[in-house]
Amino acid sequence: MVAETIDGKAFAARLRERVGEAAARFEEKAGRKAGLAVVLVGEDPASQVYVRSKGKATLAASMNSFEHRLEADTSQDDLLALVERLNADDAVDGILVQLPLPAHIDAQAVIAAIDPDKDVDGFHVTNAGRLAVGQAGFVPCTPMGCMMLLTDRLGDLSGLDAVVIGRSNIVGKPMAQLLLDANATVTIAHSRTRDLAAVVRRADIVVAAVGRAEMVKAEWLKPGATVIDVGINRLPPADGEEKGRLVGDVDYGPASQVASAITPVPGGVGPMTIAVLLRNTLVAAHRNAGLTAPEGI
Ligand SMILES: NC(=O)C1=CN([C@@H]2O[C@H](COP(=O)(O)OP(=O)(O)OC[C@H]3O[C@@H](n4cnc5c(N)ncnc54)[C@H](OP(=O)(O)O)[C@@H]3O)[C@@H](O)[C@H]2O)C=CC1
Ligand SMILES: Nc1nc(=O)c2c([nH]1)NC[C@@H]1CN(c3ccc(C(=O)N[C@@H](CCC(=O)O)C(=O)O)cc3)C=[N+]21
Ligand SMILES: [Mg+2]
Repeated sequence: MVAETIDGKAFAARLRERVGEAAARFEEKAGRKAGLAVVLVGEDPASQVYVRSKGKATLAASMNSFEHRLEADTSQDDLLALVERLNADDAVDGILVQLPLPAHIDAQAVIAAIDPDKDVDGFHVTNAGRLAVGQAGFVPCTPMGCMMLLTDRLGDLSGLDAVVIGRSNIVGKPMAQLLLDANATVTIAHSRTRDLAAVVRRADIVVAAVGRAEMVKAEWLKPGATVIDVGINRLPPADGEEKGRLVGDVDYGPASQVASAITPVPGGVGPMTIAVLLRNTLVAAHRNAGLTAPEGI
């Protein structure tokens, strides 16, 4: 079998297009653009790439992008003060504080300071709680993007066996929650899981969110499985390369001979994350302006 490639980049481009059109209608009704504030602390080069591409996508979708780049030695108090200013700023509908933060800053305290109704990342405990009990709130962008790709590909997920590898608050746990809400039978695997290969072998759906390059092997997969690779790992540069290749958590080449569909890295989940972020920001903007958010975006 040769798997179909799930083209997250193209799917995300269509989603951004719809969000951009809805953002233009929002601007007409509200008399202002929707706005996303992105806060980056320190000089982590990978983070800077994300921030830049988020900024570009935001502008292209007819929204304002407010970028705040702070020195790596910024104090937690100064960062909290900035978050408070952004909470109070009516031009700011969504706030994203790029993670990871430097070690001297308590990331949980910073996330807790964000107004839950501007928390377009869906990381605040209020939004995590809303997701856990089935109330409307902001859902983390990466798992939401994965769900869109899965339902587009598979339709109804009812009764399917899904294995999520990884249990972080930003990817694995909310991913498992969304799959459960879609009536999949969900297993969450992690670093203490015994015989990961056997656990993965049961799965109709595999979501890998580990952060280990090409860890998930083709032999682990049930033939015909649908594989969503969240991992973004930079390999060490090979001879003649300036920087190493970007690879996922799944050993893509061999896995694509066993799976029926698989997301590539790059071009899979990553672009979906940004598109959902813009969608969440537009929903936040409607709420902040007292308007009803449009259906179907
Ligand atoms: N495409 C995108 O938009 C995004 C991509 N990412 C990428 O996704 C990956 C995961 O991110 P994130 O969730 O933040 O990472 P974390 O490091 O927070 O979590 C990794 C998880 O993987 C588990 N794990 C580690 N080693 C193993 C192993 N050998 N076997 C099984 N499980 C293991 C850990 O288990 P334990 O809990 O026991 O430690 C943990 O639960 C990274 O590559 C990241 O760059 C992240 C966000 C967005
Ligand atoms: N508060 C917060 N929210 C996040 O959502 C968040 C974060 N912090 N910290 C870092 C991770 C990672 N992340 C990515 C988003 C898009 C791509 C993406 O678009 N990747 C492209 C390739 C990019 C490239 O070539 O470098 C792709 O996979 O095709 C990747 C990774 C969001 N994260
Ligand atoms: Mg996210």
